[in-house]
Amino acid sequence: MSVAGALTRIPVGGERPYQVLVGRDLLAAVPELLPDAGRVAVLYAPPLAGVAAQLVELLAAAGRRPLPLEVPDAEAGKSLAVAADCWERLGSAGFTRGDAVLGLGGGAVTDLAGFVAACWLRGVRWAAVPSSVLGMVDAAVGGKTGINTGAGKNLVGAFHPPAGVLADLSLLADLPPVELAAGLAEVVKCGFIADPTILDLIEQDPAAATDPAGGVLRELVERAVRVKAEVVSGDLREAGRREILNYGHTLAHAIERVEDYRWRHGHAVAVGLVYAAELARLAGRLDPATADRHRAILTALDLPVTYAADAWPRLLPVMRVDKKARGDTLRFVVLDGLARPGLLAGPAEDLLRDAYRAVGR
Ligand SMILES: NC(=O)c1ccc[n+]([C@@H]2O[C@H](COP(=O)([O-])OP(=O)(O)OC[C@H]3O[C@@H](n4cnc5c(N)ncnc54)[C@H](O)[C@@H]3O)[C@@H](O)[C@H]2O)c1
Ligand SMILES: O=C(O)C(=O)C[C@@H](O)[C@H](O)[C@H](O)COP(=O)(O)O
Ligand SMILES: [Zn+2]
Repeated sequence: MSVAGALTRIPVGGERPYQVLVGRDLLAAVPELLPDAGRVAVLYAPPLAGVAAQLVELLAAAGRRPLPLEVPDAEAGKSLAVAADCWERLGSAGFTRGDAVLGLGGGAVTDLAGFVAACWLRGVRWAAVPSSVLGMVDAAVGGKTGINTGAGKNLVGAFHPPAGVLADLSLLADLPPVELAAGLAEVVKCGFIADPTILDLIEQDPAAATDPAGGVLRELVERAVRVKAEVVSGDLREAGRREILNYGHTLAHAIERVEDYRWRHGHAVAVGLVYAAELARLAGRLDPATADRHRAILTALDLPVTYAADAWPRLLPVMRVDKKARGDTLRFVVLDGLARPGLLAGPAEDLLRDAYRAVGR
């Protein structure tokens, strides 16, 4: 592969194995993500228009036939109307099963791109060039694709793994700091469920953790990708162990829905992590020091750890449509200790509300 500088390849296993490439100045390798594709639809949102233009040029120079498709930014793009518009545009361009989709952007665009690819002709190849920390460590990896609906976050989607993921850390130079920190909420999640070295690295130097040019952030990105890759390699369809990646997400997705998807996912996850830790502590499963460590580390990254105290009656019904629920039984990922994730099924409503007091402001 013709790329400059150190390149890390992280394998993701399963029926259709692929690699996550992590490094700097990697864009020249993009055509190799989709070998033999004829047309390539490049989905991107306006903030990435300049990078999209570069990719279109690179793809054309490599003999592909790129079709740039601009979509609305952030969660506004993760809608059925936007997906339907993409399908119409693929149809007008005559996209066949020999063609492919490329998602360039944050997690919202890569979720949409994967979903568009999963449904077009019942599934065509796609690849991802994530441009946010969150996209690199989480959204672009693992094959969960989807959109939001009025009923809830990501309730419509498909498991459709990418053919490859290219995480070019150079793109993070333009990522607003607030977005960079939001992505670290998912990195912290990986630290608590599987790789405590992540937590040590952030605690030692939170400023280094948020420096897009630094080596600490690169190590955090690679460690989090390895956690995700290991989990999804063995359980693509979330039949069991993959649920641990949903740590903090039961409350997080409810907050996002109640906010009409105007809250950042990473911010909602930060609050959700503190909530899940408190739930485990109150249930007698997690020691107070590890529970408190959640709030401390997220606060050190300037992430929110509270949400409106009076929102509880609106949040609980939304939590009931969480994908981990079974019938009337809510199921939460909790910790039984550091890097010891487990499940809490059917907690009493009093316990759920009492835990919310820890985040209610
Ligand atoms: N599929 C999964 O497994 C998975 C995992 C985690 C999160 N997600 C989803 O990912 C989404 C959140 O992703 P996100 O945090 O990246 O948010 P996002 O995609 O909304 O991006 C945040 C903002 O940063 C901008 N941006 C991204 N990269 C940039 C860059 N390099 N330079 C300048 N601006 C840039 C975007 O255009 C957007 O305005 C949510 O929809 C969430 O549900 C999916
Ligand atoms: O990959 C997974 O599995 C995750 O749960 C990762 C989460 O960070 C991510 O937000 C995911 O989109 C949530 O999945 P959902 O099935 O609860 O929508
Ligand atoms: Zn998430």
